[in-house]
Amino acid sequence: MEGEAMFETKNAKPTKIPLQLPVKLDPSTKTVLVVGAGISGLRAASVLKKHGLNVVVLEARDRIGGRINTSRKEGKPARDIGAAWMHETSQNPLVKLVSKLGLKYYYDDGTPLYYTSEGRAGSQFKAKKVADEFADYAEWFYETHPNAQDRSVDDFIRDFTREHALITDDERLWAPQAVREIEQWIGTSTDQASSKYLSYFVTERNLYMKDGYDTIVEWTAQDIVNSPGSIHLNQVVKSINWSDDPSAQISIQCSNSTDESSSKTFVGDAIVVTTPLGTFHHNLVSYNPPLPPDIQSGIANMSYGALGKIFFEFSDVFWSKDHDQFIYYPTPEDLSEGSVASSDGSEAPDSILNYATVTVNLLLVADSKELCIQVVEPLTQKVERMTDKQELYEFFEPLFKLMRTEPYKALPRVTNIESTCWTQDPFAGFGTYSAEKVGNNPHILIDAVEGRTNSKLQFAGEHLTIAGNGCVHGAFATGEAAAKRILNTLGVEFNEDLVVIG
Ligand SMILES: Cc1cc2nc3c(=O)[nH]c(=O)nc-3n(C[C@H](O)[C@H](O)[C@H](O)COP(=O)(O)OP(=O)(O)OC[C@H]3O[C@@H](n4cnc5c(N)ncnc54)[C@H](O)[C@@H]3O)c2cc1C
Repeated sequence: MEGEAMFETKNAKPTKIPLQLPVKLDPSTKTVLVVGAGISGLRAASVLKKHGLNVVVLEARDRIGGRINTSRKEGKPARDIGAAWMHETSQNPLVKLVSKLGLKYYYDDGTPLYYTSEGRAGSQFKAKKVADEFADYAEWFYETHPNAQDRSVDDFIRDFTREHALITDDERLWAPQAVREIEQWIGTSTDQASSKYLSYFVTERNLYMKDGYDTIVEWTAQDIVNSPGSIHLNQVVKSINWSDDPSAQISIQCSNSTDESSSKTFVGDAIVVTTPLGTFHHNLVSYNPPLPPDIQSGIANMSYGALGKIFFEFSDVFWSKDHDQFIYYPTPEDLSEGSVASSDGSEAPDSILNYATVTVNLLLVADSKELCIQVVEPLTQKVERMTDKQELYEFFEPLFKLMRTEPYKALPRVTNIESTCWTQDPFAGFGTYSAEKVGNNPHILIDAVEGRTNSKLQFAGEHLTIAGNGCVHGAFATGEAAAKRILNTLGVEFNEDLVVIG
């Protein structure tokens, strides 16, 4: 009976008169452009597709997945050059996919082994407990003093340890080094990181994706890749003409990454932009009209970090087989003798032992005779510029020497080296993920984006969430949220049942 009313007239049979109900939008008449085929773009596209809209995904690279990139070589375990772990596993909805898809995993939450330049410091490093206590204090401090000025983690922990009456001198010296373990998670150094927005991963468990993270990309992308014409690879979006006028169309100009001279224009009714934060900082895409002021201000108030990974495969295992991770803390400045000047006045060459590193034992984690060393900016940029494998090996060799369980033995042969190059990559925004540095305020951008409930220009990506920020599951959630805002703008009802994960 929907759309009809019954009227009775005297001595007459009831007559059917059509009611003037609002015309329901046919979703298949609408096209949404999605810029970027990373996890957020793919999730946005999939949600929109499941609601019946046409979706056109434009991706600059020749592959999907963005900052999820699994390197697969015959006979070798999957190696994740980008994201490798599911974080916040107790709340992370993507964890459901691990059992649903029957994926192999490893919780690498065993006690790490700690090292200093003096050698193995064992698995008890009391200064680390002081660092943990500092993180707890910093969280409490900004909760109870919300207007207090932001300070770098480095500055704040030095004051904290100076004023702490109940710790030893050694702990006072080493706690600022121990706190640097978090650099690997936040993607930036503690002398730049904000203590106000410090994300300190003390209690959460992390799940390593042994089968490769691209399994999650494939699951997310299945509707899109199975729909001919929905994904266009090698399309570098250069400019976006947008308008919130309901009758206006949105158009974007792309150049082909394999042939700069060839360009294409794509047209749609709405758009979701998912390019990394760093692409905005470098103005790699132009907007006409320019981005709204609140978005511009939000972008200026957020920073971008750089985590690098270097994989070294050896002919034999020379490191401890009992620990998931090896954490190296450089000597505190107060103890180091400073840079040694040579007789010609030049400084001694930089050494890996001047930096905090977290090395993942891929023997336990991925059944491979490999170590994955993780570094952060500014070291990431330096290492990612090293193209010569011999140079790379020599730079990291002092760390390997420290990690030997039998220090008198020569190191075994290196059989393979692979290094990341995110900081050289414009499509990654010359970095890896968003990071809160001193003085930043992530809420400006997030509030501006979430407030666009009725706009044809939407944004998604790891930088647009507080929960899961910088992570795959955070990016995934922002893709879904952007799709919901598009549905709202176009007048299509969101149906939760269409998009369940588990
Ligand atoms: C080294 C490294 C380690 C990480 N480790 C983890 C981890 O262990 N766990 C975790 O949860 N997260 C991790 N992350 C973060 C995680 O990978 C990201 O948060 C997430 O993948 C980001 O997804 P996204 O969709 O926001 O962006 P992206 O994946 O970057 O997608 C954006 C897409 O836009 C495309 N693009 C860019 N510019 C243009 C253009 N002009 N035109 C068209 N397309 C364009 C890009 O090619 C890309 O495909 C890591 C990241 C890196 C780099």
